[in-house]
Amino acid sequence: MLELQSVGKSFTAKENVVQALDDISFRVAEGEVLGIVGKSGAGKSTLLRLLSLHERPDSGSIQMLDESVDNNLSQAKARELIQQTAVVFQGFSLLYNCSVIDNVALPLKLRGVDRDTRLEKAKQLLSFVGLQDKADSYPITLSGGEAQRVSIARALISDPKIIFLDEPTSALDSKTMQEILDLLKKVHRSYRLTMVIVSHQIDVIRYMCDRAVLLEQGRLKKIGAVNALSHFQVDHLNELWVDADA
Ligand SMILES: Nc1ncnc2c1ncn2[C@@H]1O[C@H](COP(=O)(O)OP(=O)(O)OP(=O)(O)O)[C@@H](O)[C@H]1O
Repeated sequence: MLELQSVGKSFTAKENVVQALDDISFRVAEGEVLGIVGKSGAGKSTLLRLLSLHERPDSGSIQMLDESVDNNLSQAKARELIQQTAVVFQGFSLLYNCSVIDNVALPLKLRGVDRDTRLEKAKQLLSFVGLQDKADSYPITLSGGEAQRVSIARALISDPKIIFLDEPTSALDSKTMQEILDLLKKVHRSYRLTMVIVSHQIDVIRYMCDRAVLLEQGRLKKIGAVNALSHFQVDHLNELWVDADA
């Protein structure tokens, strides 16, 4: 489904080179829910941008849905791959001048799907995420949890095979966080998607994921089953994570 081989990525800022990721290799199986954890600056978001094809690695290779993602990948092929994925962000990324239903339908609009078809599908998805009554509301009137439900519905509308989630609950209080996690579990159960979740909240990773990758200063420190994570503090994660099969 998704495989990285010795992936590296660096950035140059004010003449300093930052090695954001170095020699990262792992595989995500079809239908798996994989977590990415690590302290601030460990390289989690960079890794998610590479996996979601929003950036290319400097070195190594990425294999996605049986395609090699490298600098020879045509724009058209890259677009085709990106269209089989979706990203859910911490900040929801909704268009504030569009109604909720138009936000959900947007990916289909961008693909030229006719209005009736896309609104019908958006309506079904709003019902799936429990927001059927909010179709004509505007994002400004939504709570954080509702806004995240809208962005999850929007992610699902193009029938992606993989969903990438970047800190999907860190802007939410604990009750709302649990509701969103339960919705994401329902998404996984209903759609049998592959999911990759970046979070600094270890309890989120434990609740959602089969396995997790621990990054430390751009390197893959560990990969293993989340039931081998015995505590919730990311600061001590490395010491607390019992070695598990990769
Ligand atoms: N566009 C960029 N230009 C320069 N440096 C960057 C860029 N993107 C990331 N970095 C650097 O790469 C490193 C990894 O950043 P990244 O955002 O991936 O970490 P993170 O684990 O997601 O952190 P956080 O949890 O704080 O979001 C950091 O040192 C960061 O400053």
